[in-house]
Formats: sequence, C-alpha cells, structure tokens
Amino acid sequence: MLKTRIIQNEPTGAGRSPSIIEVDGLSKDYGSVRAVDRLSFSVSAGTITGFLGANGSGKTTTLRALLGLVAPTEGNCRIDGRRYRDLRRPLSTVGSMLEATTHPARTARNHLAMLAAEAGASRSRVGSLLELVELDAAADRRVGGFSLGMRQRLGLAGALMGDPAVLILDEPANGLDPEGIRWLREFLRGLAAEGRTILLSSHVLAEVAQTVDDVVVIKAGRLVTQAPLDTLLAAHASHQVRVRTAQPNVLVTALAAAGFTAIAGPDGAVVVTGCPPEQIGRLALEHGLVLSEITDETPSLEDTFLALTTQSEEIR
Ligand SMILES: Nc1ncnc2c1ncn2[C@@H]1O[C@H](COP(=O)(O)OP(=O)(O)OP(=O)(O)O)[C@@H](O)[C@H]1O
Repeated sequence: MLKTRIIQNEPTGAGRSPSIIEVDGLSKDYGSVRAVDRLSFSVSAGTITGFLGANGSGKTTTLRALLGLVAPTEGNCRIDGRRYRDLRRPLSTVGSMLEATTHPARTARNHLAMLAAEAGASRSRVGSLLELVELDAAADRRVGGFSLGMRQRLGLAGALMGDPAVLILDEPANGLDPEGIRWLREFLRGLAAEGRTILLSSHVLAEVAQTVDDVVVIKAGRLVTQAPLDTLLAAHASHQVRVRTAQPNVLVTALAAAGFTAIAGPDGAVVVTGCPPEQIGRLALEHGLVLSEITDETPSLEDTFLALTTQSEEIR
C-alpha cells in the first residue's frame, strides 16, 4: 500500500499557496550548439506535466536552467514567481531529481541524512522518507548495490526532503520495469493529490502517458506543443482502418451515410478514418458485404509522439 502523506517538516505543507513553473523565451547556447531555442511554457499548480522530447532535444538543459544550474543565454525561468537564485527557501520550494549523483559507498540513510542537514530538516524526516519510498528495509545498505528502481526512489526521497510544493524530475521513469513505472505513477499521483506541482521529463511518451495531465513537447530545443494529454491524444489518434471488399463503392457509400470518411484507393482497399473496426464490420454485415481484410492502422501512442517530435521545421 502506497503511503504518500508526508510528515510535515515545517508548517509549509498545509494550505500551501499555488506554485507555478514558467519558462519564458529561454535559449541556451553551448558554443555553436543551440541546446534550447526561445522556449516558453508554463505549468499550472497542482498538475503533473510531462516534458517530452527525443534524446538531445534540450530537456535536461531546460530543467537545469529552471534550477539555476545553467545560466540562460536569453530568457528567464521562474518558480513560484522568482528565479531559482532569488527563492528565499529554495529547498522548501522546489525539489529536484536530475542525474544520480549518490556516492556508491554511502548508505541510503547516510545519503538522506546529508541532504537533511543541507535542507535544515530533522533527522526523523530521513526515516519518514525512507518509509515513504519503501526503502526502509534497505536503508543501511550501500547505494552502489541498489537497483536502478531503488536509486530512483532514493532520488525521489531526496527531492522531497524540504517538503517542496514543486518537483522537477529528469527522466524519473528511465530504465524502470513496468512494475517500477506503476509504482512511480501511483507515487507521483499521490504527491499531486496533495497539491504539489510536478514537471517530469521523458523521451518515451508511453512511460508517462498514464501519469501526466499535460504535456509540453519539444524538438531541437523548440516548443512543438503544450496541451492537456487528452487533447493531444484525441487530435492525433483517430481510428484509421484499411478494409477490402469486392464492392468498395457500396462500403464507401454506407460509411459516408453513417458520417465517416472513407476513401477507396486504386488498389481496391478502402481507408476509413474515425470509425472503429467493429462498427465497420457491423455496417458491412448490414449491407451484405463480405470483407476480405480489415486492418486497424490507428497510430500507436509512440507513433503519435514520433510524429510530433519529428515534425517539420515550419511549426517553429
Ligand atoms: N554542457 C554541455 N556542453 C555542450 N553541449 C551540451 C551540454 N549539455 C548539453 N549539450 C547539448 O545540448 C543539446 C541538448 O542536450 P540536453 O541534454 O539538454 O537534451 P535532452 O533532451 O535532455 O537529451 P537526453 O534525453 O539525451 O538527456 C544536445 O545537443 C547536447 O549535446
């Protein structure tokens, strides 16, 4: 049973004010490489937003800029209305998990104790967080022997040390097995239900599709789209079915009468858009048509994502 209620360290947790993440015209050049290019997006308080893009598209650079670890070439990043360096209590405002930097010889408990000292948190919080991420049984083992999933959970515990309202997580699902991804999903949903705002990156939409409310998609450092996940999926995944019958024109007419778009190609196949295969089968039966082929060619979630992240330059 997942426990998401975090024992409050300080009275900041209850009744927290809405926090928000804003990236405003951010560009970052590394020499001649433009890693992020005039990127703007914002994250509403209390939501989980997936920050999506192919490898090398600029996700980590953007997250590092939000956390004050990279100086923007242009533009600004704000958390809760301020640049990271201007936050009065940064560790209590935003928790982060970037690439793992845990010393392998350290135990999980020691690692968190160090972070507790840094965040001004009590020692008892270390135990609470170990329990929360279900690492209490492994607390005194060296991190070097941890599985990837355990390391990710330790990273999450560290990010939560200051009881922040905002979490920024770089590829938290990377390399996790389906069970680990399910655990992460429930964990993050629990944190969002407490009113926390979460921005998490991924280069695989399917890994986070059941976790996020909204998505920000980037390609080559530029914004492709920002939308609620449902809108994105609806816009890019209408049914597409290929059907073969000896009387394609009868089928096309029947489908058109039912309000669907159907086009008979020169090879005799009919391509139907927006109609599920079962309904096509029923319509064919009603019109006495024998179908020799019915193939669902609806793009998969990943096809949808690839179509977006390989989208042409003109959207820029
Ligand atoms: N410190 C750096 N020095 C030079 N180039 C860099 C540096 N950091 C990133 N880059 C380049 O900037 C671009 C964006 O990299 P970034 O790591 O932000 O992308 P990403 O979307 O997080 O990729 P990945 O999913 O592979 O981590 C890449 O071309 C990368 O090689």
